Amino acid sequence: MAKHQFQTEADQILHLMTHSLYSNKEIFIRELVSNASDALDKLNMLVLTDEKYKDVTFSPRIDIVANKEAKTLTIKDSGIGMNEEDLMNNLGTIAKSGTKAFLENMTGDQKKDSQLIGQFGVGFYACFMVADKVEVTTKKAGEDQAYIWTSTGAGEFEIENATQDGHGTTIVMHLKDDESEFLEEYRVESIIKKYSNHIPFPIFMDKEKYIPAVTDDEGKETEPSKTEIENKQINKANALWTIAKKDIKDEEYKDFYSSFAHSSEEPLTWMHNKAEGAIEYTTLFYIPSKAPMDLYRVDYQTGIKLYINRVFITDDEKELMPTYLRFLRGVIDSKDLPLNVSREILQSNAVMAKIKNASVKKVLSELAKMSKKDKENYDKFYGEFGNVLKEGLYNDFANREKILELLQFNTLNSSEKVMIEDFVKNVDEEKKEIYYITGKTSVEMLKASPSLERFKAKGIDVLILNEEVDGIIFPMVTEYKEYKLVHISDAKFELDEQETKAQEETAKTYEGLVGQFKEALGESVKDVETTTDLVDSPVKLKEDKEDPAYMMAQMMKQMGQDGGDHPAPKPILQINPKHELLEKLKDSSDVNLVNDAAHVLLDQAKLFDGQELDDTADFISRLNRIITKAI
Ligand SMILES: Nc1ncnc2c1ncn2[C@@H]1O[C@H](COP(=O)(O)OP(=O)(O)OP(=O)(O)O)[C@@H](O)[C@H]1O
Repeated sequence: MAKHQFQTEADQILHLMTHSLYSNKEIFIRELVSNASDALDKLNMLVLTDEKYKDVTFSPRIDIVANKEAKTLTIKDSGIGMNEEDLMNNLGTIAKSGTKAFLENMTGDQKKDSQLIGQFGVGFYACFMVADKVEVTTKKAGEDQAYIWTSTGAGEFEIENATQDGHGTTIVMHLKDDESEFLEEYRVESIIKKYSNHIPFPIFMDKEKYIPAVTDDEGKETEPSKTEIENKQINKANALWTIAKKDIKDEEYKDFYSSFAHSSEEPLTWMHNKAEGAIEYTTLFYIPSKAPMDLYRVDYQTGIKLYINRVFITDDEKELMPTYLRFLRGVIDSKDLPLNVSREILQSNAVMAKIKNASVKKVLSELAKMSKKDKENYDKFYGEFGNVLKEGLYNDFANREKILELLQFNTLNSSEKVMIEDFVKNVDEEKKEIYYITGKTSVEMLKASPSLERFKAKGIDVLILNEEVDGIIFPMVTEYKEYKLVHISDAKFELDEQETKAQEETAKTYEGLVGQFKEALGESVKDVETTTDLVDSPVKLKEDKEDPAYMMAQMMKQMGQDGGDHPAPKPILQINPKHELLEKLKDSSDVNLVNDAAHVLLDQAKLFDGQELDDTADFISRLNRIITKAI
């Protein structure tokens, strides 16, 4: 007998399962049946593709046995099974990335936390919500030795040699005293129907069958009524995606999603598509109603399973769909791929590439339809996944236009979100320029930015992009159809001759003040200049895009890094010559006041851009000096 300690995180999860999670316990059946189905999938593929398994018989089935006397519930499968090493690795000692993520995401809210079980691949442990002892007897296909894994879910488990006919896994759960509902045939059957009706393998269970009394012609009972036990298949076991759309009810789609995505939440929508022609394939994609917890983790779990003619191939291939559609859950099934397809082959396979391209187009066009016909659902989708979708702008060049058309934008002139197709209706048809502003602050703050004053004065609408990813992505998106996307700082409005002359004259009258500002600010700015862009604000900052430090900072940003040791680019301080404050400063002979004002105005412009001040104490003392003078 060999005793082993659970790895720390597994132990923590088990503790939670046994002591804290009481909501929605029934999902332990979904999790174990789903593991059994996965084990059958794996064996199916090996038998078809691997010489080593050519003598193994594949007769897929899952059996459920409820024993009321012994108070045990048993789930048995004829799948791949596990050897000693698999048992050690899978059920207890090796830390899986999901285990840690699960613990990090626990909220203390029963309902939410029990929904996490399926998401993080800690499904097996769910049986300890209802059982105080679990025995897993298993034999790996193609091997001779069987093993039994036993645990009470507290601290340690044991592995011993065992005997078993044939390959597969049998899990016996000794139910806790108050969990006897899971021994009731109708209860178990209804859970299976709810979560596992459409797994592609049959699930059998003993069912009591009532046989009425037999009577003769005079009504005299010749044989009393009795109950017989009948072993019956209780799920439909048809791979749902293979059924014609018109024959599937919404409820069936939802139930399949529940078992497929291990989710108790309904999907937001689904897209079922059968392509016939040069390449035949079926896809069934679901959009979840909530973003999975690992959506922004690098080691996120993919949601797409690849089947080849109903044989499961992989659910661990991130290349099946582009990463910006990683929120999709579902199936791709094609007859036209070779069964013994390896990861390398898959990635360079022309058929797979075609299926992928067509599927992406289909998903994008379905989303476009939804954005027009079912705005309420689309808004929900966008709230959860809009930022992920945006990533497609830089990693799916071919579909960039379509992705742009799916985005919802805040704009300067609108209180509602606007789609780009509507936005361009108001763009100047001669200039054909779409202006945008980016910044890591609130939409309101951005809308109030001094840099937008000239746009406001001219009534030009501007896209307001305030998500962190926007500042990285949009500089790379240079056009939409015949329109150019232009950052507001690059927008050029031609001045007529008279205006140019007036501007030059004003600049001349400000030469003195500009000189004083430059001297006062020294190394903190690249330059000081007058501008015609401002209306209400006294100052704003402008980035010098030719500055190597600026280019370096942009490059680092695009690589997802901060500037590190590189010097930060210095801004240009632009002043508004029409603003009363500057007009007065221009005529002031108080050198100290002009000096303080230069610093306070620079800091004020930085604050407006959402930046932090280098020296807050200095800002406050200068401001206080100015106020004191004014009183
Ligand atoms: N019936 C089974 N037959 C063969 N292997 C199994 C069986 N049940 C569990 N396993 C193995 O144990 C591992 C752990 O199972 P667990 O349910 O905790 O997570 P998972 O199945 O990997 O994740 P998910 O629940 O997200 O599919 C499985 O990946 C599988 O390798």
